[in-house]
Amino acid sequence: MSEKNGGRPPLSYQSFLKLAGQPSWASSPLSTTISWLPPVGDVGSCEISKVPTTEELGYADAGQDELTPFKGGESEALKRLRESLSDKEWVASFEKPKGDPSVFLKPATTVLSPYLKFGCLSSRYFYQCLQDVYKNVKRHTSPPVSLVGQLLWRDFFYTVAFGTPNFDQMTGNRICKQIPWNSNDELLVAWREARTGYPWIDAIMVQLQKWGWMHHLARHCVACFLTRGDLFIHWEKGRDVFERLLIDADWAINNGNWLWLSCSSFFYQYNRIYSPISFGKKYDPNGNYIRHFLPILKDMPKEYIYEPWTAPLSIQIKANCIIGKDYPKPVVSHDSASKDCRRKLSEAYALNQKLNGQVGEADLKNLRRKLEEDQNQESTKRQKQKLVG
Ligand SMILES: Cc1cc2nc3c(=O)[nH]c(=O)nc-3n(C[C@H](O)[C@H](O)[C@H](O)COP(=O)(O)OP(=O)(O)OC[C@H]3O[C@@H](n4cnc5c(N)ncnc54)[C@H](O)[C@@H]3O)c2cc1C
Repeated sequence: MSEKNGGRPPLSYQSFLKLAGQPSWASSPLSTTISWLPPVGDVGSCEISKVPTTEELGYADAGQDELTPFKGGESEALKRLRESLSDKEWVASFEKPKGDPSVFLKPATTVLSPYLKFGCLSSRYFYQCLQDVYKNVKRHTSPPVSLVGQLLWRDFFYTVAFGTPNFDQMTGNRICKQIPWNSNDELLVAWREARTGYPWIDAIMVQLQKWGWMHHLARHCVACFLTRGDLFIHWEKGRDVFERLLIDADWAINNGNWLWLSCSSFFYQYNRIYSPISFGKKYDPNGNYIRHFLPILKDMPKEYIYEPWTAPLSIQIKANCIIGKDYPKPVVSHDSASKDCRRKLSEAYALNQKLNGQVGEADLKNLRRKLEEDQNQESTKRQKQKLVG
């Protein structure tokens, strides 16, 4: 594909679609029976070792009370595929990013990603089954929003990742904007361990820890919050957390989506920030998702469930949840943090443009210093205004 594009991978989904065309095998049905198994071949001096246990991989958590509801294996993958595709109307009208990220008992998307990642499900087979459904319905959605469109996003990220040196880092990655992200371990740990004080964000991070899977838009919210929305922490740090905890963790897709969500590549509208309060509320005003994954808030009245720090103390006592003791206060104020992030990104974008993408370590250091000075000046000004007022 890169050859068709002058040696470089296409950087937009639409140009990827144009170059990809239809798969050559699309019209010939794939066999679902295995006719032979490839021989193991010469393994040289390598020993074939045992499959390591989860403890050996460092994942054991004896205290975990809720495990992922998604069972592994090919039979489970095929069962899930059949169930997802049995509702032809649902398949035909599938439209992302529509869909409710807060629905967890029956998720709004297929949850086939872990099976694709581990090779329990063939993406070609999935594609062909979708084409079979489309043939039998009057109308269906199209890429990028359709289900086939989702599979093509996967291939889009594989193609760009393959053709981009240093795709998984900011430095030396020619498609990645150079941004002076902060490094703040305390905030990073609060995010990772679901202690940001924003119930919508924390509930998603608990779902990640317990289930290893969250809806696409939920991933958007927590990735935006960590990077360009609130905490201004490097996307590589968030990528590492996802890499370790997602059951569908996939090198190309994970890095690609973190580049996207942090406005480092592919998507550049950094003024569009997900609110950690109103976004989830739109889908789930009662906060059922929060109540499930953060049971400490289960008795908080719905008026306060997305902003429990605003609840009067009497309500907090009645709900058995004192903010600042049983559940944290917000680690940042969203209004001022998001404003600050926008300002920093605007300056970083201007620098990238001025230097034509050739931003070096020293340039980033200077910009970081300037941003800090501006921030100090701003807070001195605010303090003075307060004193005068
Ligand atoms: C920050 C962030 C990190 C992510 N990391 C991963 C990851 O490590 N592994 C992973 O598989 N997906 C990742 N995604 C993409 C997406 O969220 C998941 O693929 C999707 O939620 C999986 O659920 P599903 O199988 O029900 O998807 P469906 O909507 O049912 O889609 C079917 C399949 O299409 C593919 N797909 C869907 N959305 C995307 C997308 N945006 N990019 C690439 N392929 C897509 C997946 O293989 C998915 O299984 C990430 C998204 C974000 C925002």
